[in-house]
Amino acid sequence: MSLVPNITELLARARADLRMGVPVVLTDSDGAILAMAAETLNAERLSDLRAVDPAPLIAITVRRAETLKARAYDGDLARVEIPRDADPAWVRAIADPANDLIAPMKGPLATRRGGPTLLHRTALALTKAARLLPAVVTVALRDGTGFTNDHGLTRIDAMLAAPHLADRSPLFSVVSARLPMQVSEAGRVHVFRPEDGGEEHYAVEIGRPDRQKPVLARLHSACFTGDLLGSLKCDCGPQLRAALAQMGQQGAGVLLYLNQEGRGIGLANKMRAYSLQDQGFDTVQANHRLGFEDDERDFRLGADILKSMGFSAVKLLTNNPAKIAMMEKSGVQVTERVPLKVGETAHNRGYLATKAAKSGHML
Ligand SMILES: Nc1nc2c(ncn2[C@@H]2O[C@H](COP(=O)(O)OP(=O)(O)OP(=O)(O)O)[C@@H](O)[C@H]2O)c(=O)[nH]1
Ligand SMILES: [Zn+2]
Repeated sequence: MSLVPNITELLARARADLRMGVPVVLTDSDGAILAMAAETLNAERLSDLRAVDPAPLIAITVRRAETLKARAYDGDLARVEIPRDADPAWVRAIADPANDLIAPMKGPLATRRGGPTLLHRTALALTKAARLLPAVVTVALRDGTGFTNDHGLTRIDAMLAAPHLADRSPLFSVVSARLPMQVSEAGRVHVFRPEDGGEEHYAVEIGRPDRQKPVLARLHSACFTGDLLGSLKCDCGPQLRAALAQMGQQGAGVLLYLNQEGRGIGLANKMRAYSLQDQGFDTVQANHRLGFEDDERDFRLGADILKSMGFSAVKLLTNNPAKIAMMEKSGVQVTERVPLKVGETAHNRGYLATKAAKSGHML
C-alpha cells in the first residue's frame, strides 16, 4: 500500500518530531522504548515520561561519557540513570557541555549495564541525523505498538532503520540552470536532493568539462560563518573563492557544495563547539565534548554526485587525505591532488595546526 509511509518516510518524520521535542517510539524484537532529544526536554515532558516509567535513562555517546567520566558499558554509548530528584536542567547538562567547566556534574553518574541497546543506539543516530545534540532521554515501554497508536506517535522499527541510518540516501537531480558568475560566465548550478528528505547538495559546473578526462574538482563543505560572514576562525571562505577562481582561469571545473555544515554536525552544534573553543578546547576536543566524532561527514556523497554527472576521475583541490581516500574507495579516481592553501590568519593558525596534527591534513 503506497499510502502507508515506508521506513524512509517514517525516519524523516522521526527526525522532525525529535527536533520539535516530540518523543518517538522505537521497537525491535526485544521490546520498545520511548525516546526524545535531551536538549528539548522540559519539566512537563519529564514528569510525563516518569509517569510511564519511574526510571528514565539518558543515552549519550561514549565521547560525551568520557568527558563526564561516566562508565560506558555499551561500547559506543552509555545509558546514564536519571535520579528521581533530577530536573530538566540536570538532564540537559548531561547532554550539553556548555557549563561543564563552571558547573561540573557531581558524580559519580550511575550507568546501566547489560540488556539490549540497539534501540538506544538507533535513537542516538536519529538525533545526530536531526542535527541535535547526541543525547536522548528514554523510558521502557511494555507495548510499543499500543503506545504508538494511543498517543499518535511515530514508531520506528530499529531493524528496518539500521541500514538507512548507516548509509547515505540516494540523491536525484532536481534541476540545473545557467549561472553567469564573476569567475566564469559559463557557470551552471545543479541541485541534488536525497530521497530521505535530508539536506540538498549542489554542484557548480564551470565551463563544459570533458567527461573523458580528469576534471578539476573541489568538495566543499558548507560553512556559513566562513563562506558568508568572512569568519577569521577557519579558511573556508578563501578556499571556496580560490577554488572557483582556479576553475574560472582554467575554463573548466566542478565545485560540489555539500550541505554538511560544521563537518556534519549542523550550525547550532558548530556554534556550541565554537563556544567551547573560547573555553580553551581545540576543534577536535570541542566535537568530542559535545558527543561527536572529529568529523561526521560522508564524502561518498561527493563521489555519488560526480559519477551521476558523468565524471570518473578528478584532480582534487584539497589538503585532506580523507577526502582522497573516500573518493578512490567510492570509485572516483584521484589522478592528482591540487593543494589549496589560502586564508591563513592569526585567528585560524591554531585551528589549521590542529587539523594537521590530529586529522592528518597536509600542510
Ligand atoms: N565542528 C566544527 N566544524 C568546523 C569548525 N571549523 C570549521 N568547520 C567546518 O569544517 C568544514 C570545513 O570543510 P572543508 O573546507 O571541506 O575542509 P577540510 O576537511 O579541512 O578539507 P580541505 O579544505 O579540502 O583540505 C565546514 O563544514 C566547516 O563548517 C570547527 O571548529 N568545528
Ligand atoms: Zn569554515
